[in-house]
Amino acid sequence: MSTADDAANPPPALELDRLGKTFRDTPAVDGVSLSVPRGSLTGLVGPNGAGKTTSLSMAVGLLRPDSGTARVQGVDLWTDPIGAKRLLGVLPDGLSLPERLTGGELLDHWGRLRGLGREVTRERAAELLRVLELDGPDADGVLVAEYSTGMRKKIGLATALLHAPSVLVLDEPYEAVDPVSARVLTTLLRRFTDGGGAVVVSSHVMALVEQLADRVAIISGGRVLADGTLDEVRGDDPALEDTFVRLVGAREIGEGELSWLGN
Ligand SMILES: Nc1ncnc2c1ncn2[C@@H]1O[C@H](COP(=O)(O)OP(=O)(O)OP(=O)(O)O)[C@@H](O)[C@H]1O
Repeated sequence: MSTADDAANPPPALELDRLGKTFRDTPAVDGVSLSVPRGSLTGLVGPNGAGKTTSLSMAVGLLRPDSGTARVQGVDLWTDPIGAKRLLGVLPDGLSLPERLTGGELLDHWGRLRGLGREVTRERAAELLRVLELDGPDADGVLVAEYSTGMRKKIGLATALLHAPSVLVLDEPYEAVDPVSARVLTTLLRRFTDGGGAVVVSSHVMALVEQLADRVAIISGGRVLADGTLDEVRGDDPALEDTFVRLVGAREIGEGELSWLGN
């Protein structure tokens, strides 16, 4: 039951509480807690194999955690998955798409799955395809199977946005996307957060996170090493990359290593 107190203090957009997941006796995610405020964009960064995708998969209900909880605007993902997923727009890692459809057909199909009316779906799909530049001569009537890597990413984003979610969780949304489309995506995400929506974006590109995010979480070895506003996490470091390397540890190539290269 909601109370006046709930209305004054609405729950965070996304709240992960001590999420844990072990694969073959090795913890991939080891007690990840994260609170994502409404109207904010959080950048999730970490080295390869840090547990970002596993954490995000549990955060959006694609992977069942061994322990811990995930809540979207206070709605628990595992006790009320339909209610929670209605609020979520997700771009997962390694998205699989129906390959024998065109982008337009895919969005039409997706809209129906999401329970949107035919007309609303058609209008939103046309707008998304136009904004994401998937309606030009190179894309019109082209099957998803024939899409380039960047086009696949963009149609995946369109599916994440179609039902007008409140919280976006995007795994590497800028990967393989050209600079013009990247700018469009940034504008779109800014508009989304300005309107009160919350976004979590994982990325390996520190400069992008610095430019885009107002909050950052650094994750390594399945744990959150730092989390807060960009300024809080960076502290006295000149750039986020310095904080990242300081916390995660640098890896140098030794004198004798790879000496067979370039001879
Ligand atoms: N399905 C799985 N089965 C076994 N191990 C897995 C599985 N998924 C992930 N892992 C392991 O869990 C750890 C975390 O992987 P995860 O994909 O979450 O990392 P990541 O931070 O997203 O990495 P990257 O930046 O390389 O995408 C890795 O050691 C990985 O090998």
